[in-house]
Amino acid sequence: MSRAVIAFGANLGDRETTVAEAMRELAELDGVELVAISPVYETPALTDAGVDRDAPGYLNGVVVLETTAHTPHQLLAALHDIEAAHGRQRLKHWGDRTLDLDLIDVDGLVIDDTGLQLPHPRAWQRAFVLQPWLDVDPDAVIPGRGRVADLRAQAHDEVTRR
Ligand SMILES: Nc1ncnc2c1ncn2[C@@H]1O[C@H](COP(=O)(O)OP(=O)(O)OP(=O)(O)O)[C@@H](O)[C@H]1O
Ligand SMILES: Nc1nc2c(c(=O)[nH]1)N=C(CO)CN2
Repeated sequence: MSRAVIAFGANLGDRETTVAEAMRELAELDGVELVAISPVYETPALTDAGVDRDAPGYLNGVVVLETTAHTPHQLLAALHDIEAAHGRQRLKHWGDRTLDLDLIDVDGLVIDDTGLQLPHPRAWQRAFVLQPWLDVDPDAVIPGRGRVADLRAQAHDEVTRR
């Protein structure tokens, strides 16, 4: 069995409904059980040019799941399928999106493939990932980076609990 931390983000469309449906679709995957869903945070869009307060804001959070049926690569493929089912388009780097599901951590594994890097290479500096992760797992650690609690204290992007 593997335990995975997945971050969700949505800033287009009916964000609440999209996130709720995505949680249900994750729970319905074969061999998957949801262990925890974090509180949801409202966050300003971070773009290539920095924080963009004119762009629609994001809902962000994390979900922890256990799977008896997926390798990390299979899990990422399942996340991409769910994103696609919610109309996710990849038009612009760090552009607006209906749904983003990132694989943040799987059992503390370190993987560096072209299609999959674990831990997620930017999670350690994103309060919009670290804060909800901390909420559901105060003892979490990112391999090579340290304790999520310490990383959260150093991350300065804005997160507002809903
Ligand atoms: N741990 C991971 N989680 C999600 N995608 C990953 C991961 N490692 C590598 N990738 C790859 O990154 C590519 C880009 O993913 P995506 O479009 O979701 O990026 P993004 O969400 O816009 O930006 P960021 O990666 O900074 O969160 C995907 O094709 C995916 O294969
Ligand atoms: N606030 C916020 N900004 C982002 C987010 C996100 O989830 N929340 N995701 C991005 C690429 O993954 C780029 N910018």
